[in-house]
Amino acid sequence: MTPDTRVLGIEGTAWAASAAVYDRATDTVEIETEAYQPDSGGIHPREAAEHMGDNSPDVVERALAHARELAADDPDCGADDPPVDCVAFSRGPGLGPCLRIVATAARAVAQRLDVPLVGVNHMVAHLEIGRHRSGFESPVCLNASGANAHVLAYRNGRYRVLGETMDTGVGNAIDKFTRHLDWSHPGGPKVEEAAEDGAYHELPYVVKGMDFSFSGVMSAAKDAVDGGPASSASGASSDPRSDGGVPVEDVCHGLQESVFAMLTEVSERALSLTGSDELVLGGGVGQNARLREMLGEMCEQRGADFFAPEARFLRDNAGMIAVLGAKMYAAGDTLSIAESGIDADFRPDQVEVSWREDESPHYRPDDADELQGAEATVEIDGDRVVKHRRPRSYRHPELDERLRVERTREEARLTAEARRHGVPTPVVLDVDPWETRLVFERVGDADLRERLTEPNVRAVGRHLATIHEAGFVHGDPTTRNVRVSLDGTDDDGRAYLIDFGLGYYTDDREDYAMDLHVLAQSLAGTADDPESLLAAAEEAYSSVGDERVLDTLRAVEGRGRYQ
Ligand SMILES: C[C@@H](O)[C@H](NC(=O)OP(=O)(O)OC[C@H]1O[C@@H](n2cnc3c(N)ncnc32)[C@H](O)[C@@H]1O)C(=O)O
Ligand SMILES: Nc1ncnc2c1ncn2[C@@H]1O[C@H](COP(=O)(O)OP(=O)(O)OP(=O)(O)O)[C@@H](O)[C@H]1O
Ligand SMILES: [Fe+2]
Repeated sequence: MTPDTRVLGIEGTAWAASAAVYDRATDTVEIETEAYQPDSGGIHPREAAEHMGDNSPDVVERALAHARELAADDPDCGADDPPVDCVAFSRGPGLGPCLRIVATAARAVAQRLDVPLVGVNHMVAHLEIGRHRSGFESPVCLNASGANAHVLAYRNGRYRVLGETMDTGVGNAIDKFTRHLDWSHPGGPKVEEAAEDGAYHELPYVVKGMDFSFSGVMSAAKDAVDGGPASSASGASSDPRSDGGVPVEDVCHGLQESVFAMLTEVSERALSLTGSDELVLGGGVGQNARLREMLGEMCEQRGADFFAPEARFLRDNAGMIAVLGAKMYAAGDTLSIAESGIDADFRPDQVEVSWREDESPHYRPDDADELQGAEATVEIDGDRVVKHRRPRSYRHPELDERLRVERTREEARLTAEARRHGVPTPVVLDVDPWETRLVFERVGDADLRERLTEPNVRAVGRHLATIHEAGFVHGDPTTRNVRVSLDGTDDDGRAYLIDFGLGYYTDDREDYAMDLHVLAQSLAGTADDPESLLAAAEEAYSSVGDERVLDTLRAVEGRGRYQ
């Protein structure tokens, strides 16, 4: 890239008709945005598209005016040269009618200026802007936006989705709740404000490995304000009003505590799995101060660095499109007009990352005597390990205590239960749920992520099938939660399953499929050839268990690919 590269970015996936100019020489970004505000309800795709049509030309001209000013001061830019070197636009994901209008505008400007087009994935732009502004090398990225919620990490040329929502995006979930209250769109900032005056009200908390879902929390929140069934069943800590409903500020407070603690927990799991000590936040919900506070506190506790860009780069904006566009342009990653179609379902892990060196991951070597997992400290004491779930101060103390006690109890119970069914697990030597402390036999020589062989992965497939046949799930079968031997001669692949804290009894095939989905995501995050390893695990699974679970897995994965 020549140092004086200037890029015009254009964004319009949902609500922000936005254009920006990025000036690489000074590393500055000028953003021009016109926001669409629905009169009632949520975003109407047709109205949003009209908004793009009405406002895109104007924001583009305003951004180009900035570009011309910069060009005028640039001695390398002649009077007849275009004021920008390329035009970058959001190709997706987003609302189809909006994307089409914005792509048409981008093509027209690129042709008029006679410069190349760059097609940017909006979700990758949300995370790259944080990486760019922080200067972090290889962070874990949490995207908390309206239509999405992902935890991602870069590996082998792609951003891998380590965890994501199993239903709606986080902002949309909050906005749906506020529509129920008849509050105007967007609801996120209003919930944040109301929560400040509220007391904690307990709501469901749903984390499966590094995936999570919001539907249960949201329906319980609606029931709570309405005085419906969940408000009394959940052990509500605030007094229901005389009309039966929990005060709305309390529900907002509880909602933020549950939802943001879920996002913080999965971010911590991703840090633990990848061995990274850097986290960046992206997306409109990142404007929420409580979410940033929890993430910052979690990172501080585990000695990681946290970065959130300023608000103008968190919410949808063309600045992030221009900045990533500049990196793609420098890598020669441009599009012809014929190739420049939009993709409303464009996933971040579909993007072939052209602009990053292929850094290999470097796991922080685990300290021999004390290991820091995602939620516990594990001390090695000869042939025993002592696992202690430390309080996580970012979580509300009531929620924190409940989770730690429940998980400790379940871990002891299911570790022993799996063993009874012939699955290698450590012997449980002692358990103290109230102290959230467990003592296990020490097993294996290394975590599976350090020895990702087919026999080992096949063993995991068989063991998961065995526990599913026995009626329970592991809940978090990642490559860090399997211990293997290092002698490598064992064709059977003796693999011990550990860390059953997220396990539970269930006869729902979908829960079994989720175990395999968590395994698949963690393979994607830690293996060089995740596909062949996963195929081996699935084959071994079907040799022991119910093949229909694999069909359900395809359905679950399809559902993860929401817009
Ligand atoms: C595909 C694309 O169009 C989409 N964009 C998007 O959702 O806009 P974004 O600007 O990233 O996020 C908007 C969401 O961010 C929420 N939000 C804004 N301020 C908030 C706050 N202070 N607290 C919580 N949520 C907030 C809004 O309620 C809304 O749901 C996406 O990135 O998923
Ligand atoms: N019984 C055991 N024998 C040998 N090593 C163990 C044992 N239990 C735990 N470890 C080691 O400690 C690490 C963390 O343990 P564990 O997964 O139980 O804790 P955690 O905090 O829940 O971690 P995470 O959520 O990251 O999986 C494991 O990855 C493993 O290396
Ligand atoms: Fe967005």
